[in-house]
Amino acid sequence: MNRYIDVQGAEMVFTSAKGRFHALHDIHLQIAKGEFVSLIGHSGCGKSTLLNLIAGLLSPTEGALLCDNREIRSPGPERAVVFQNHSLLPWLTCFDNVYLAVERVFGAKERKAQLRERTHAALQLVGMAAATAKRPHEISGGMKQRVGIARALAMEPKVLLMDEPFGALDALTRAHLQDELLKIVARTRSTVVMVTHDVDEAVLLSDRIVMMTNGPAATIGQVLTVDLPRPRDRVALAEHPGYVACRKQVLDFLYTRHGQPQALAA
Ligand SMILES: Nc1ncnc2c1ncn2[C@@H]1O[C@H](COP(=O)(O)OP(=O)(O)OP(=O)(O)O)[C@@H](O)[C@H]1O
Repeated sequence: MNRYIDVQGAEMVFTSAKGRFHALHDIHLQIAKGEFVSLIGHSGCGKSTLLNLIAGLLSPTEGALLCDNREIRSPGPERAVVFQNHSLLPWLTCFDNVYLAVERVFGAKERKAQLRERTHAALQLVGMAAATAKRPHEISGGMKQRVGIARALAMEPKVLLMDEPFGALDALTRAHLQDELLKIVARTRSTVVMVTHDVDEAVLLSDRIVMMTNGPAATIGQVLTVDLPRPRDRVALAEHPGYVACRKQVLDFLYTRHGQPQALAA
């Protein structure tokens, strides 16, 4: 397998006024170009920490992380992040929110007309062409999240990093955006790493599901390959024996073998 993203023995120890906290231990993970990988585990196990290490927003205490054979030392436009709460700038229109990111990445070598074209194309890709002139407070949560995804995609990142991108949305909007994401990723062939709590979301979208043990010193407990044909259709899959089997394996890992930590279960 090619090692497009290569996490080599990463450890993460946070040091704060309260003391030291060993969040991640001995994380080894290789992700191939074009792969869709989900990180799943109970709350507080370190999923976001691992994603932030790949984003370059955090540096590991030990070990190394590589993207395309280069060490990840800081955030970079080749690794765009989509957060749970869209993080759009409230005073800018949807268009300008995306344009700002496009300008940062391509502004030095492209004309304004090309930058505008890229911005329009990204908004079109997520079905938001009609809302370009609206500000974030004028659109729904699902629409804001789409603009956040458009902003990330417009940067043409090599890797799309998503931290519970649909976590704050109602079930129907969530299902709709998952379907859209499936289509977009099929078109762009992006490499995606997504944090989720949702077992069905993980099985529907992923090529592999990385299951994390509970912390402290959380590590990768099991990696499941989701060998289901694409394109995937949520209704058809619901009764697919392979889908049911994958779902069962993840549920078994999360609730039988690595139950919710006591402090959270109480
Ligand atoms: N900056 C920090 N300083 C100290 N501890 C931290 C810091 N960031 C995260 N932690 C701790 O590291 C552990 C992992 O946190 P992280 O946010 O990665 O978990 P998570 O699996 O993404 O959780 P959730 O699913 O609830 O979002 C938690 O116990 C958290 O309290």
